[in-house]
Amino acid sequence: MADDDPGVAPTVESTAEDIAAMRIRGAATIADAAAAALASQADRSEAETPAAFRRQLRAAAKSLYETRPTAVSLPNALRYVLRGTDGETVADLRKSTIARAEAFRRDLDQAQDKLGEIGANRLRDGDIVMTHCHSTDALSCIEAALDAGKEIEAIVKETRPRKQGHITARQLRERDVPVTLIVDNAARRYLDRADHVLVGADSIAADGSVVNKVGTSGLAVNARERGVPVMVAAQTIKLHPDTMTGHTVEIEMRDEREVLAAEDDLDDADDGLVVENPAFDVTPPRYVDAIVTERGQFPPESIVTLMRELFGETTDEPWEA
Ligand SMILES: O=P(O)(O)OC[C@H]1O[C@H](OP(=O)(O)O)[C@H](O)[C@@H]1O
Repeated sequence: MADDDPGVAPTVESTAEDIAAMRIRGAATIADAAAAALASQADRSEAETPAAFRRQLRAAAKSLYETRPTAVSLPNALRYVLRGTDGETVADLRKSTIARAEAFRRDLDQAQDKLGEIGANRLRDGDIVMTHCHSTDALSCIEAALDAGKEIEAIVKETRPRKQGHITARQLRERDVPVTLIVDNAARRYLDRADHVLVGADSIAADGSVVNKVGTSGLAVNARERGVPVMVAAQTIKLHPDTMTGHTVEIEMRDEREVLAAEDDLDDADDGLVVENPAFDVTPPRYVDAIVTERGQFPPESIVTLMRELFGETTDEPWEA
């Protein structure tokens, strides 16, 4: 293989494409897929020297990193795997990378189960939960409550533009949860019936701000006004270490075609029309009652203590080395 050939495995390229196109989506699922892709890169690498192996692995990580900017679980997963790549020979590097990726994926599953058990403690028998978008961490809380024999109902916001609330509705119905699906604009009206708002997160900043699917912040403000507690289910891979040193979280802007379907009157008939499609927004910590992680539940303002413990004060970007 030529020296300037990055040698990125086709499976990594297809995973990167699937993440960018949101065929693979959801912060935890993206992290899992990224770790699996690095393992496959290690497995299929034809590098003949340790230096070439590492170079290819970094190139693979970089191509995955550049797919979506907001969910920090992606760089956190890449960092975790790359830091565990160790050895003096290609065979040892391959082995350690695959083992590290497998450990990451195993921990991810266990963390979600543990988080679910902790979050379920906040849900009482008979509670009605309002959800936004589709979050496997949030669903884990409801599933653990159901497993504990509690009856839970759900009011599921559709979540424009991609209507990912429909995935939540379907998965809850598979567990026989009574579900009321509503359009986003009906949320404030239905808050009067809800005992909790339960959402996931794509990133959590050091000040306890929650970056999640656009619409979360408005929902949280309305919930506060209605006296409904807001619970955020987020494994610790959603904690954004760069925010400890003042970096902000980039909000992904997606294609206008997600907003304007081809059959819409507005379509592209008007060349001057501006359509903006931010995928996420930021909910200030004062509107969040608890962040539930696999390490326990935290008031948002104290999450920085956990971040320091887990990440130290600094981070790096090993794929740029
Ligand atoms: O990790 P889990 O809890 O599954 O998902 C966390 C968050 O990821 C999703 O983003 P997107 O659909 O990838 O844009 C949603 O915003 C969801 O709340």
